[in-house]
Amino acid sequence: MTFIEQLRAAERQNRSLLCVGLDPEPTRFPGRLKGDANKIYDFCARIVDATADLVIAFKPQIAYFASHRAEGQLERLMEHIRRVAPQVPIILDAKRGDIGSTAEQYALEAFERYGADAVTLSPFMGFDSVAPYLKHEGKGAFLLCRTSNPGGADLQGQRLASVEGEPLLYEHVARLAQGPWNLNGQLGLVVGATYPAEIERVRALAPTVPLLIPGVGAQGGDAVATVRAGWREDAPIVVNSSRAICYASDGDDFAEAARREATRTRDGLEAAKG
Ligand SMILES: O=c1ccn([C@@H]2O[C@H](COP(=O)(O)O)[C@@H](O)[C@H]2O)c(=O)[nH]1
Repeated sequence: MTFIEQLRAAERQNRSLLCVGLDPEPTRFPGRLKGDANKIYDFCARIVDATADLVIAFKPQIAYFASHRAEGQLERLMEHIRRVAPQVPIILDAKRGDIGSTAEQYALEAFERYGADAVTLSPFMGFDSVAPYLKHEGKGAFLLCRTSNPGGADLQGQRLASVEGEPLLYEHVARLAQGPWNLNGQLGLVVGATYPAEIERVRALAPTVPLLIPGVGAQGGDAVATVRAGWREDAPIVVNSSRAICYASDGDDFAEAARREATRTRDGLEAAKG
């Protein structure tokens, strides 16, 4: 099954557009786990077990593992997700972007070492920095397009006078991902829930690619506006929430609280489909 087919199947099976982001920060761990970087796997596995039937995808953010020398725990976590939720695709949020020879290594890291189904990439270095990921048949790659952070517009909102129609940079990325760069239908785009008007614009320019949409929950993005702007029957959207779910409680009931928050968010997204 390709990544896109996996997304469609998980959306159908779990009736969900929600992606639970796994951003383990030991200082925020609840109860007895607090402050212990050796418990990253245990913490994340509990969140996964509590939410696996509620999600379209999981998204571990690699920095939260690497900064604690916890890559081994990430490997175990990926295996755990495969075991308990084989129907749920995993997006490794790594935001890589480098020359082709190095990109080949990053692609091996994401798809072979960690066994991810998709990865996030910066398109800033151009097509030859993206192409090595596309050689991995059936895998997905989400290009940063209009990110959720306030500074995203510093570059992404610049007008490209040298390109026909003088699009903004993020609009140009959307067109490339829908068209000439999307050789085998593996590309998607990252667009922040904090900017629903831009989600709508990206959807108009890239009507069929999947959108990864972070920014609901802790960043305050509007879930209803997000779905209305981006969701189409035939083009999956993957709406990510990390901290609001992982840290829904700072007590030993954190997994139950994560499930409650994930259910509430999932149901809100479903209702917004109209
Ligand atoms: O534009 C972007 C791209 C990626 N992210 C990542 O998503 C999560 C968001 O976490 P929350 O706790 O739900 O705010 C995090 O891993 C970011 O690195 C993003 O926020 N915006």
